[in-house]
Amino acid sequence: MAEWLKRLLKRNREQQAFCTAVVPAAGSSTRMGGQDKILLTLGDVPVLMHTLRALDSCPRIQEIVVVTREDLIVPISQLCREGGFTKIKSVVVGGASRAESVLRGIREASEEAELIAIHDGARPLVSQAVLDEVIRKAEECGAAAPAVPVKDTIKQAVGGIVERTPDRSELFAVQTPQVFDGALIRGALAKALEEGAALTDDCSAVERIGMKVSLTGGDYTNLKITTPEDLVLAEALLEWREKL
Ligand SMILES: Nc1ccn([C@@H]2O[C@H](COP(=O)(O)OP(=O)(O)OP(=O)(O)O)[C@@H](O)[C@H]2O)c(=O)n1
Ligand SMILES: C[C@](O)(CO)[C@H](O)COP(=O)(O)O
Repeated sequence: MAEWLKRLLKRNREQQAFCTAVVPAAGSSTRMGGQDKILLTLGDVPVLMHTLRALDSCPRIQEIVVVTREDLIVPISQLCREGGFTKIKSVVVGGASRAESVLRGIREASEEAELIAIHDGARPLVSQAVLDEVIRKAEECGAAAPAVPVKDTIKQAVGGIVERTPDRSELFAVQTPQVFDGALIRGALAKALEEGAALTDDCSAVERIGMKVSLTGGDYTNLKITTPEDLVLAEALLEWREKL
C-alpha cells in the first residue's frame, strides 16, 4: 500500500493535518500582454497581496511557500514583508512551466506537511468557504479541487469545424486551491515532468497515475486573472463583495 494512503488511513480524526500552501507566481503573463499580473493593482493593493491575505488568514493553513521568477524575487519578498503575514516560510525561484514551479515550491515545504494546497498567485478572490471545504475533502480522500459547472455550451472542434458537443451536465471548470496528500502530489508531479507531460493543472498529474480526485464547491468569483478584462471583472467583484 502506498505510504500516503497508509498515513491517510492512520490519521487521527481529531487532529487537523498540517497544510502547506504553495503559491505559483512565476508565470510570464503572456495573455495579459506581458505586464506581471500578480503585481497589478486590484482595489488598492497588488493582486498577489489579496491572494496571500486569503491564505494567511485561513485557519487550516499552517505555512505558505511563494514561488516566483528570479527577476521578481526582490519585489515579491518585499510585498511579503510589507503584507505583515505570519505564515510565509519562503519565497523561491520557479521553473519554466507551472508544474515545475509547483514542484519547486513543494520541495520547500516543512517535513511535517501532510497536505499541500496549490493555489495560483493569480486567483486573488478565493473565499474562506472554498478553502475550508477543499482542505477538509483532501484530508478525507487525498486529492480534491474546487470546481464550478460550466455555463456555456462547449464545442469540441478541429480546424474550425465542430466535432462534438459534450454533455454539459458533466463539464466543470476547475479552480484552485487544488489540495493533495504531500507524498502523493510530489510523486505524481515528478513522474509527469519526467515523462514530459504538459499539464495545465495539478489534478492532471494525479489523474495520470490513476488516482481519483474529488471535486468540491467552487465559486464563480474565484476567477484567475488571465487576460486584461479579468482585472476589470475582479475590480467589480471586489466592490460587490465589500458591499455585501
Ligand atoms: N512557469 C510558471 C507558469 C505559471 N506560473 C503561475 O501559475 C499560475 C497560473 O498560470 P497562468 O495564469 O497561466 O499564468 P502565466 O503563465 O503567467 O500566464 P500566461 O500563460 O498568459 O503567460 C499563475 O499564478 C502563474 O504565475 C508559475 O508559477 N510558473
Ligand atoms: C490550475 C488552473 O488554475 C486551473 O484552472 C489553470 O489551469 C492554470 O492556468 P492556465 O490558464 O490553464 O495556464
